[in-house]
Amino acid sequence: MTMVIRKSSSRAMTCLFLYQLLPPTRSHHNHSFSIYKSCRSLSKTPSDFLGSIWCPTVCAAPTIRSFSSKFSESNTTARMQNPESISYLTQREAAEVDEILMGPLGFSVDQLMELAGLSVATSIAEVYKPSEYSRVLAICGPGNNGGDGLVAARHLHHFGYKPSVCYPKRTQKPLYNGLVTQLESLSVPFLSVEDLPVDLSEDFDILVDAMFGFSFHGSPRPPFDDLIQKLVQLCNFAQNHQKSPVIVSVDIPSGWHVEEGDVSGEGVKPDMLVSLTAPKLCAKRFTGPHHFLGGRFVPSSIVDKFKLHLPPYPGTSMCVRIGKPPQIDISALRQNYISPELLEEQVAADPIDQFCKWFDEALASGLREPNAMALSTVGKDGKPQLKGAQNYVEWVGSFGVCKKDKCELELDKEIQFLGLVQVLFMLIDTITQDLLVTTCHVTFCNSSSRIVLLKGVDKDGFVWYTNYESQKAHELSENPQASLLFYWDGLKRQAMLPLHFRPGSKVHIRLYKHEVRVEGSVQKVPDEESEQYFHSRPRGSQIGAIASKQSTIIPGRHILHQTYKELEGKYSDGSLIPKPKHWGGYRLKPQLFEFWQGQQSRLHDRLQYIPQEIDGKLVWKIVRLAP
Ligand SMILES: NC(=O)C1=CN([C@@H]2O[C@H](COP(=O)(O)OP(=O)(O)OC[C@H]3O[C@@H](n4cnc5c(N)ncnc54)[C@H](OP(=O)(O)O)[C@@H]3O)[C@@H](O)[C@H]2O)[C@@H](O)CC1
Ligand SMILES: [K+]
Repeated sequence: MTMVIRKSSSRAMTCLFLYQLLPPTRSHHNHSFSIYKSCRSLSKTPSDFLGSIWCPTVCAAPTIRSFSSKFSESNTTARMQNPESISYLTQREAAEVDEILMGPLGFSVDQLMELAGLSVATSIAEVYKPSEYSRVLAICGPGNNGGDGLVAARHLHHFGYKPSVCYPKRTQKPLYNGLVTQLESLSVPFLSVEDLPVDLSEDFDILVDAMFGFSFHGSPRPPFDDLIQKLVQLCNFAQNHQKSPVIVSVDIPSGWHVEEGDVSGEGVKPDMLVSLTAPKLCAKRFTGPHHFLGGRFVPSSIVDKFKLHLPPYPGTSMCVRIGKPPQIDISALRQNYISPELLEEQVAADPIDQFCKWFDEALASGLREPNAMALSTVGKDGKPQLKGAQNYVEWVGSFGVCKKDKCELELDKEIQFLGLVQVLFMLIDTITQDLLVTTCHVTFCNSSSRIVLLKGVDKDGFVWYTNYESQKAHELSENPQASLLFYWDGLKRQAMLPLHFRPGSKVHIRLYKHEVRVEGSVQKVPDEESEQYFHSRPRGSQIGAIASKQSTIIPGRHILHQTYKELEGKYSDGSLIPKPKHWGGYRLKPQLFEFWQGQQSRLHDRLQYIPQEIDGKLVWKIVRLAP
């Protein structure tokens, strides 16, 4: 086996990460590997490196992907939009849109403000989770921009944040008085400028800048000049400190020229800008990570009149992202789990009972589709090792030399496998060019995985239904061993109530995470069982099962619709839809269970159930694995 790698110019030892998906052949001599990533030069001994080999970031290196924002954004609510292709309004146009909306188009200011404030709150919630960014200060100005801030504060309260409001120049109009009363009735604190701490970074996680919008002109007058300066100082503070509050500007970063932007270069630099109705020209100068558009009320007459190009709002969302979400390194994503310990003596003796207990908890936590499970299968050449062994082998050796501009690694054994090979690292003495240590991690992965839905579980095993001509069915016919994986994140567990629990006292809810892996052999369920389940499904799903020749290549989606429509017509009289022969269930008979529970500092619980026969009876032995 030959490994071709790029040579480092460093004279110290070099650690390299490589990987390659081997082509599906059975002969494995002289395969070449391509480099995935080379990391910085290191001058440690080989054993130092071996000590760190199983670090998860190292293992994850070949599959690094980019994820968006400070937390991953919910499904489709914030789509990427190209900022080049959208419209920006002048100050005059913004005011004109305002006049038309509230004149001939019949809107009231209250309505627009409510929708604008809701958009601001939902944009914030898209990016900054209340669990991390709960303490919000909305600084509200004297005009409608300030009104948007008051509305946003109310919605944020209902979303689970803890807002406070600084509203130094109150407008004495029924609309604004009403907004203040609403917040007061929710016990949202109002802070005067004097009440504000000198350093806002101590007390707040999010600062909503709702001082001025598109009617701002000239230079800010007191007290807003000082308030804007507080935000500017925070931007400077943020450059030198890890954690500082984020600034969210409503429509215009306050103090910026509505068209020219931050002319002096010394103004507020918000992390998020929520443009309302349509972005104003100054938004072109916004360089922060999160630009959203809100105010989902623009009718087509306005769009046509002002030739607006605005991104479409996804689904029922009140906001849409403009531009790409910032990219972060997946290896930096880290979550600390806190759960009560999972102890051997507390779990059920029978793993099916334990599974059902956790499944019920997942259901009670309101998780969507807790019956969704990853089903992994292998073809006939796969060699999955059941009974506790993981589905990979590892070998470490000292072999090979580094030649001129490539390194060759001779493996001393013939290996028969198909799948993924990761070379976790190799050490090269760049003076002698010797390969000192190479560690490879081989996954027998002509396996394939997909999500299926669990449709039944009992002492006989786990049942799901599918197409008997699909890839998984093909693999199961060649090799009936399979693995199921359940992943239940965000389970809620309530603390025990104290003996003398008084209504109104607090109950702390903890979030935790479970995984269950089940391995075993798979058989088709009896046809009558499949038949019975097939007819219990909605008629649409029954027709869908006939229409789709699963895993075959089709020329386009229209074929599915066409076939579906034909079948729908055929069975429109309500007659029995016959179950296709190629559709039915499988049952996995468990041979191994692993219950995993996330714990702090990665000291997770892992309990395995291994079947043993004692006096002719099946007994499950429970063992604990190091995390
Ligand atoms: N489609 C839409 O149109 C929608 C608009 N919406 C929202 O309305 C916003 C526009 O609101 P707006 O017109 O009330 O003006 P805004 O910018 O809040 O401030 C005006 C106040 O600031 C004052 N002020 C001005 N300059 C100042 C200075 N240098 N220093 C100190 N004060 C200064 C000014 O006082 P004046 O100078 O007039 O005495 C006045 O009191 C818009 O950006 C968006 O957020 C959404 O709610 C719904 C849909
Ligand atoms: K603003």
